[in-house]
Amino acid sequence: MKTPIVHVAGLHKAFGKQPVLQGVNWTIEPGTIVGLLGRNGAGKSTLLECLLGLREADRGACTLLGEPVTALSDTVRANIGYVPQKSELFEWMTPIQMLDYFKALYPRWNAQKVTSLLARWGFDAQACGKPISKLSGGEKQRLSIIRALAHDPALLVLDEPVASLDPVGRRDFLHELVNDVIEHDTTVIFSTHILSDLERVALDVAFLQNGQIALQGALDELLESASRISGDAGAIDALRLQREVRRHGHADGSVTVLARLSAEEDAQLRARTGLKVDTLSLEDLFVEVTR
Ligand SMILES: Nc1ncnc2c1ncn2[C@@H]1O[C@H](COP(=O)(O)OP(=O)(O)OP(=O)(O)O)[C@@H](O)[C@H]1O
Repeated sequence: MKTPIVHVAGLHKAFGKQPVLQGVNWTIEPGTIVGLLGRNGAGKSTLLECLLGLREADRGACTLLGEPVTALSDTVRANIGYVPQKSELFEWMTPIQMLDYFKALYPRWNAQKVTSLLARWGFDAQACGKPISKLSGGEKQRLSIIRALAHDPALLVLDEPVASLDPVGRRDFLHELVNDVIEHDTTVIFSTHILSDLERVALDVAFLQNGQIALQGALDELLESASRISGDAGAIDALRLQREVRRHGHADGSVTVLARLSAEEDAQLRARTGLKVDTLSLEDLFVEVTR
């Protein structure tokens, strides 16, 4: 078995009295693209920061490429790329000066890739010569992504990387991401609210809800197996579903359950009277898991 590229066990983090992460367990295998989903304030940024060792957790353990995040070697550090939600670039430098600065820090800097990305992502001579403080939000985000991709990291963590990109920028970025995964076997974790983007690139998804990973798996398998079953409480209880994910009671005594079903189970339930079984889109799934 391959060493997981990310392994998080029992991670807890509170801000004052507000618990945010409440026992996150999460394992990510190399070479996958994982979309991290959750409502605003669910703790996605906090989780990404803790797993990268940028924020101290209260309890729990994280390893990256087999090393504890609290004691990473320089080799592992050089294999990680991160684009935070709000990039802190060196605003007084020009894009070229900033990239040159980082080039000196990374032994595996891919200058050819940087030149090609700058050209393709609209950084002409004029944009390359401006102080970063004068770039637009989307241009800064692109620059931050170029910086994170430049050293061909084995693990790339992106916190809402496309929030300020226009549709063309988003398409170019997603294309680059997929290429990188194919060419360099990069593992990518990215949080986003744009579900259509996720459906285009993510192989796996993980939902963060109530401080834990409430549901994770291969996106196509989840979409194939997740169903919403509604009926009266007695009828739902009698089903004894093996892979129930969420359950909600309603004022009229009826119950809705989100469960993963095999094709056989799905057919059996659909044949019963008094039950309503719905197939879910990714958006429906998001609503049901994070309700
Ligand atoms: N430094 C901090 N001090 C106090 N509370 C914080 C801090 N950082 C985050 N929080 C709180 O922790 C919770 C989780 O925040 P976080 O930014 O991790 O959520 P998120 O899922 O990334 O949200 P979004 O989708 O809106 O970006 C929020 O309620 C937030 O207010």
